[in-house]
Amino acid sequence: MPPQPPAPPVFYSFPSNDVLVDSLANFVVKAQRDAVEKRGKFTIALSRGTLAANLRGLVGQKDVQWDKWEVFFCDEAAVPLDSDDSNYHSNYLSFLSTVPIPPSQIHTIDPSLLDDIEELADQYEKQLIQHFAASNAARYPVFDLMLLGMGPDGETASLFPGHEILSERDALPVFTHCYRAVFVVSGAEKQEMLHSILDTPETGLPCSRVRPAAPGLVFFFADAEAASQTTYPSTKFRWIDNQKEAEEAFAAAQAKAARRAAQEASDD
Ligand SMILES: O=C1O[C@H](COP(=O)(O)O)[C@@H](O)[C@H](O)[C@H]1O
Repeated sequence: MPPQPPAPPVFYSFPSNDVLVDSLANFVVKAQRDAVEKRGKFTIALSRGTLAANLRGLVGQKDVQWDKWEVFFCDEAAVPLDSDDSNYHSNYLSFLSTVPIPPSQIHTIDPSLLDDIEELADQYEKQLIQHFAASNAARYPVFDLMLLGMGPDGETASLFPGHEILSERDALPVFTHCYRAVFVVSGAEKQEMLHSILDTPETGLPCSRVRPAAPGLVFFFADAEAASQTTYPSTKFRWIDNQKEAEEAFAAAQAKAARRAAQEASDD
């Protein structure tokens, strides 16, 4: 059978950042439940930036099985773990320090290897292999959930537009081999970029290139300010479990947007 094309992105637009935060918490809990039922643990990768603050809705949630979480980082700087540039550190301050994930299940770089970057990267790769080789036969780690941000130039996880790393064999595929990738985008300063990423994906900016292969799915969670210039049809927030549901949600959202446009044209 020929490989299935990736599912269309599912775009959720929320009236406020608080509603986004609650919905994101609800989504993460469902992704965790699905992963634990199917694979016995929940592998999640976190990005730097505003993402961690948007995870605050998870604090105190009763259905979270923190002892099943295995936390990795989508990208990391080769800096001490208490540096302002550390992805781990920014997530620790705003999120990880507030929840009871066993420290041995939070997978950081080894700061004792900072003077040997190759060794540091090899050691992190070994941690990934240890966790994923047994459960996935795939060549790449297959995360249950990758939480991503959107940088000002359309970059994500330090994958910058035009950078040679994007054409390297192993960079993007980790992002296109996960079960679920979720972009979390908030604030007016993201308006234009979100519009480009979703409405003109053919431009090929890094965020537009995160299209997980089947059965993977990609979601965009945006607040009203970030979503205000985007015309890509938004779906009312609900759990979407598979590719077929993502396609149906997109088709329904597209049909609704077309009906609204026709109505507006006839009102004029
Ligand atoms: O450039 C980047 O920015 C994004 C978004 O950061 P935010 O603070 O505006 O949320 C970040 O997720 C990504 O790791 C980084 O490469």
